[in-house]
Amino acid sequence: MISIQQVTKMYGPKFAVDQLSMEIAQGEHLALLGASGSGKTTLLRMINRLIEPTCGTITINGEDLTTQPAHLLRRDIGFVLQANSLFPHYTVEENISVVPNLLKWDQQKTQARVTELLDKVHLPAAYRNRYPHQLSGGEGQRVNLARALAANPPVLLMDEPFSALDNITRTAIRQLFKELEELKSKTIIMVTHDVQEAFEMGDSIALLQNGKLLQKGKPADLLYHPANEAVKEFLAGSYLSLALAATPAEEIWQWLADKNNKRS
Ligand SMILES: Nc1ncnc2c1ncn2[C@@H]1O[C@H](COP(=O)(O)OP(=O)(O)OP(=O)(O)O)[C@@H](O)[C@H]1O
Repeated sequence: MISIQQVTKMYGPKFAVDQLSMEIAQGEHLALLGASGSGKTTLLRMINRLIEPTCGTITINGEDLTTQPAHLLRRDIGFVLQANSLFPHYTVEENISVVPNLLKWDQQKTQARVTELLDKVHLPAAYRNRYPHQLSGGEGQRVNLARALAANPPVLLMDEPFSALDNITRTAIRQLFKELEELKSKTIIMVTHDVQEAFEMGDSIALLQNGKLLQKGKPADLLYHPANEAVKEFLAGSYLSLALAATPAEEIWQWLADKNNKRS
C-alpha cells in the first residue's frame, strides 16, 4: 500500500502540491486526473523520488521512501513516460534489459524475459534488434511498457503514457494495457489530463486542482457523488459519456427495463 501523508512541494513561493494526503491500495489502478499545472506529474515523481517533497511523508508498505537509496527504490517501481523516452542508442532488447542488467540477471534469463515481453506486448521477436527511431509511436510505447515491466516491479507509475499517440494507436495501446495479465495485479498510478481516459483506465480516480486533492474515489463516486462543486464542474462537460463509461452495461439494461415497466 502507498500512503501519501500531508505532502507538499513548493517551487519558490508556489505550491505545486499542497498538503496532499491519500492512500493507494495494493493492486489499485489509480488515474491522477487534473488540468494542466494541477500537480499530477510532481506528485507522481515524488513517489519514485525523482522529486523530493518539501514536507510530508510517502510510505510504501509502511516504509518511508527516504529510508532507502533512491536508485534501489526505483528498481521496484516501473516508470512509463510519454512516447520517445527510450534510450536512442540502445536496441529494443538493450532498452528492455536495462533494469535486469542493473540487477545482474544472467544473460539467458534476460534474453528469455525480452522474448516473453515482446510477445506479451504484441511485437515481433525480430524487433529486439531495432533501434527506437525504427519504431512507430505505438511500437515505441509497447517497448516502453515492456521496459518498465522487465523486472516485474509491483508498482508502475505512468506519466501521460498515451498522450503523444494518434487516436487509433492510442485506442489500441489502451486496450493492450487493459488486457495485459501482468498488469492486473500491479499497483498502477497513471497521470492523465483526459477525463475519458481516466474513466476508462482507472478503477479509481484522484482529481487534483491547484496541488490539492479534490476527491479520490471510484469513477461512479466522482460522477454521482461529487465531493464539491469543483468536482462537479470539472466533469460537467463530459457527463453523459462518462456516465456510460462508469456504469456497467447490466445496470443500464436494468435501468431501461425499469423505465419500460413504469411506462406500461
Ligand atoms: N521545476 C519546476 N520549477 C518551478 N515550477 C515548477 C516546476 N515543476 C513544476 N512546476 C510548477 O508546479 C505546478 C505543477 O506542475 P506539474 O507539472 O506537476 O502539473 P501537471 O498537473 O502535471 O501539469 P501538466 O498536465 O501540464 O503536465 C505548475 O504550476 C508548474 O508550473
